Amino acid sequence: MATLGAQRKHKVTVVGSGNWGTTMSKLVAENVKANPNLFDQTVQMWVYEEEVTIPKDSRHYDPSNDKPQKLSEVFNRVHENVKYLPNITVPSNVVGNPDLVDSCKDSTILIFVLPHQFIPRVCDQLVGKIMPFARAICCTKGVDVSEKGIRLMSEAIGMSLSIYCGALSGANIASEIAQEKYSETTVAYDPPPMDSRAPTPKGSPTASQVDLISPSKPVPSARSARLKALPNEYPPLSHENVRKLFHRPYFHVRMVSDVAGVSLGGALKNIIALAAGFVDGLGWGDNAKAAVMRVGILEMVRFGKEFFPDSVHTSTFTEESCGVADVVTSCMGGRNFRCAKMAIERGESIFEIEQKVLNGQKLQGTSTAYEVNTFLKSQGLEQEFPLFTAVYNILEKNVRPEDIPELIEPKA
Ligand SMILES: NC(=O)C1=CN([C@@H]2O[C@H](COP(=O)(O)OP(=O)(O)OC[C@H]3O[C@@H](n4cnc5c(N)ncnc54)[C@H](O)[C@@H]3O)[C@@H](O)[C@H]2O)C=CC1
Ligand SMILES: O=C(CO)COP(=O)(O)O
Repeated sequence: MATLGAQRKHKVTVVGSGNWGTTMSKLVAENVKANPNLFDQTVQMWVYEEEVTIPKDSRHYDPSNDKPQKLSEVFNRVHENVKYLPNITVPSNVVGNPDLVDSCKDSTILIFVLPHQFIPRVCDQLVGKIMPFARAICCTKGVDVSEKGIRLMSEAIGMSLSIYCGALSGANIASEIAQEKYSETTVAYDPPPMDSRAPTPKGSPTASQVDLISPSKPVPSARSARLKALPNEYPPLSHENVRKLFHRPYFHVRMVSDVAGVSLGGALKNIIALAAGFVDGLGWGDNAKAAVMRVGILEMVRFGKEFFPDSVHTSTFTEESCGVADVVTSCMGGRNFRCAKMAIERGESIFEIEQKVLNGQKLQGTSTAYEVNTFLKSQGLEQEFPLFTAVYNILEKNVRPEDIPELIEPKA
């Protein structure tokens, strides 16, 4: 067994404490307990600090102490995230830490679970402050678009911190997983060969050469930092051991190597879920929803093949949880779907609905629709992705949701 002889254990930090971040902390904490030979028994969870008032219907409500309190302090006292994941007990080996740098400083595994718009700033604060040989897994769903092009969030994290970053994504509505209802997920983890214990050979691949840049048309400028090999004292971060960190009896993990496919599935399905919400909000029924899902899946596959041609496998979208399966679950019960539907039904903007009903949780589909549109425009390819373009134009009020059938009809 490869872990024999390893004297040190992997320490894990979950960077984020929202609905999915807290759920991720719970399942990872259960797994570190189940694998004490591999993992340190404490899981750090970075909490973006805010003041919370414990609601009256919470089991933790105390009338003698109903003043606003720090979220991290409440979490560490009651082992429940009363704001973002109420009524779910998180194991006591999760420590909520409001100090980002302190929460990550000696961890070898960083699990990023933040809304994607916050990733760049958070990574900036961590540069030079983490273990140089740390590995990351990105559970965030989104893309990073700038004037230089488009990057996966895993690329944004990996390039910013000069570490390897894989991705976890699937048909994963957090509240169901927090209640330990069965679901599947996909973990893409494919570090370059130098991750073996041998000293880095001369001329071995750099982060940018191997997996931190999509060799696609829109190539971002990369820092060509050499990845640091994991020291011999740690158990290897093989597929087998990475799987042990995430797999639960109620959360089944399939390991793959296609980081781009897994990341893009998670990001682009959020745009499709908005379209599904728009047509459902019009009262058009399940056939209409299926139609936008079909067109959206085709655009997702096309996007991957067009812009990440050397890395994306089409089968990732069709065969793994992070593809069609995530489109299906997100278009049935996800927040993007529900808020888009409510926006049409109430005649309000989805941005207003997000503020009113999500209690601080964030939609990812709206900003992703804008980012993908900025990128498609820069490539002159808006017309090739009519559903993605329609969603952007609905958000911008340039077209109406009722126009969707005409807009996605193939042009002769
Ligand atoms: N909730 C779900 O069912 C799932 C979510 N995801 C993805 O996970 C990612 C994180 O989502 P959730 O954990 O659900 O978060 P959330 O939407 O429940 O909560 C928002 C989080 O952002 C934090 N935040 C607010 N302002 C911030 C700032 N300036 N800097 C840093 N953090 C700030 C809040 O404290 C909170 O933890 C998203 O990309 C989402 O698409 C993926 C699968 C399932
Ligand atoms: O990613 C998700 C399910 O897989 C959750 O989607 P929402 O952010 O739309 O709730």
